[in-house]
Amino acid sequence: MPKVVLISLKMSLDLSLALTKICDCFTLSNTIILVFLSFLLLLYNLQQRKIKKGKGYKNIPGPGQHFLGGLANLWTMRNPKAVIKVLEGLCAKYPIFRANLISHEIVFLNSPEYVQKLYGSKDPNHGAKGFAYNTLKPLVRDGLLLSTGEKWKTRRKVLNKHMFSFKTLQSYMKIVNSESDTLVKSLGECATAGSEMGKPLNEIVEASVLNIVTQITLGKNATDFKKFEETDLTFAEMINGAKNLISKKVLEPWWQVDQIWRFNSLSKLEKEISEFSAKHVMNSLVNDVNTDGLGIKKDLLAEGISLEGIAEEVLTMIGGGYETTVTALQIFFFLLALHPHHQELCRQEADSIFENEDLCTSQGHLEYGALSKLKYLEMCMNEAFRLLPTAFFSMRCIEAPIKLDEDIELPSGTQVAVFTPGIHKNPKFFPEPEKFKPERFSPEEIKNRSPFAFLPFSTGPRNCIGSKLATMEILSFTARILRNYEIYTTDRLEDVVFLPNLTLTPEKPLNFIIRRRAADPYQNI
Ligand code: HEM
Repeated sequence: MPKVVLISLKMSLDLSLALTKICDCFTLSNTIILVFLSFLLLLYNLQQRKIKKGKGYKNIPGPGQHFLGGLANLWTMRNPKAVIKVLEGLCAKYPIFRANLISHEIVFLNSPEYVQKLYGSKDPNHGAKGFAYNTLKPLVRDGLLLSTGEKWKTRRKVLNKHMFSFKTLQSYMKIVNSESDTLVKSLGECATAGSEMGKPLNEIVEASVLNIVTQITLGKNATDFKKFEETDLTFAEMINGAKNLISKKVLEPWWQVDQIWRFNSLSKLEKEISEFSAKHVMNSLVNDVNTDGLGIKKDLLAEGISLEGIAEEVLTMIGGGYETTVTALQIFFFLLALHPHHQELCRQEADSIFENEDLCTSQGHLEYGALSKLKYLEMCMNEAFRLLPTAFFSMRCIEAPIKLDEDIELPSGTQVAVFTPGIHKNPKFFPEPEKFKPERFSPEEIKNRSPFAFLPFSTGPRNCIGSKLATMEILSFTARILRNYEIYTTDRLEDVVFLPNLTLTPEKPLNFIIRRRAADPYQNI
């Protein structure tokens, strides 16, 4: 029997085993939905036969390349906990594989060389996002994250210039420092002598991260938005509501089929959130008088972008920069709590920065230049991103064929995905991949490794436009917290289940204990 067939059979068997474990989760309504989806898959399979595949495409191994296999994969997704395990298993075996899901076939690239070919490509036909991003559309509309062609190119240039240049980033330090003050104060209220925190850490961090995005885009805090009479939700509740709805569709992908979603009562909430969050942003752009020079309205209007265009970019920055940063902070604190020795080294480094008058003001506020001196903290942050990448999945739908190597060409119309943990846990680039080893990110190690082996913010022309801002937030917040507190956790990494949510999210809030430093001479910082 050909090797590829054997591999496919083996993988279908793996999936069937995963499937057997979860069969007991089925209710009648789920079964009806799945019967309906089987019908859609059947139509899809008939459609697939008509699509001309590129060179070597048929030899790409992977589960579910037939009707029943596609359905089995969907069943596997019924149990989100199994999805990460199944994908990690496939990534451990193959540099490239394909799998059928819902009504699509997805090719997963799992080697830095293949990722470089696609994500490094400057061909605009290789930049469009895959079908999974449609879940984000009600919130972020056609802003930078989802737009393509000339619109994307112009907006990327304008936003880079006005939101993420060296000078603008430097000006954000004031906001980041002020939010760090709030964070340190809130944690102080939680830090009792050794008892567990009353409020999950991510909830404390959320407010600060959301305020930073709304400050830099609209010049005001998220808490300053007045409620509309027609809805009970505050602006922050809308953004969190949108996040939860997107997560639902990601974790239960059958809701991504509009004809099914329409029957879910949450679709009304989605409409309300979509309408009123846009209304809030638009009202703010039209009515708020902003004297601080903050916000992107003036600069973007001068570049010829309409108010509607600015509103979609504000919502895109919130959609792209809020949940990602909150989860990354939570995961980073967790890994520091699990590795007290590394936490202590980061604390000593932070102390040396806070004691340097050139890098820190008398109020304990960091200068922008201080961040590049937090070298060990940055190594630990990168190692946290490697081990548990917040943005664990990215996807393209290519509009022109792409040749990956002499043997494989992907045809136009292929949905291509990268499962980031697969790349990050390749022992060829990261020996003992499950271990937390910040020294992997020393300058020498970075120099000797493919830049396409580490992708927390993706790579190439469509990488994360906000990566420097996110790094600023993470380093500033963490340095301030370590200067004041010690972070502990009662959880163990092996017991925490991470779900393939909108971001890689712990199933339950992580349990942290925050203690003031033993001898704390820095109360005011
Ligand atoms: C730890 C925090 C963050 C992580 C892990 C992260 C990760 C990513 C990744 C992986 C992508 C690429 C998606 C793809 O290839 O399809 C991306 C794109 C993007 N991110 Fe971030 N991001 C973070 C923070 C931010 C922040 C703070 C902002 C803005 C305030 C932001 C705005 C965006 C936008 C607008 C895009 C789309 C860029 C384009 O398509 O040209 N992100 N992000």
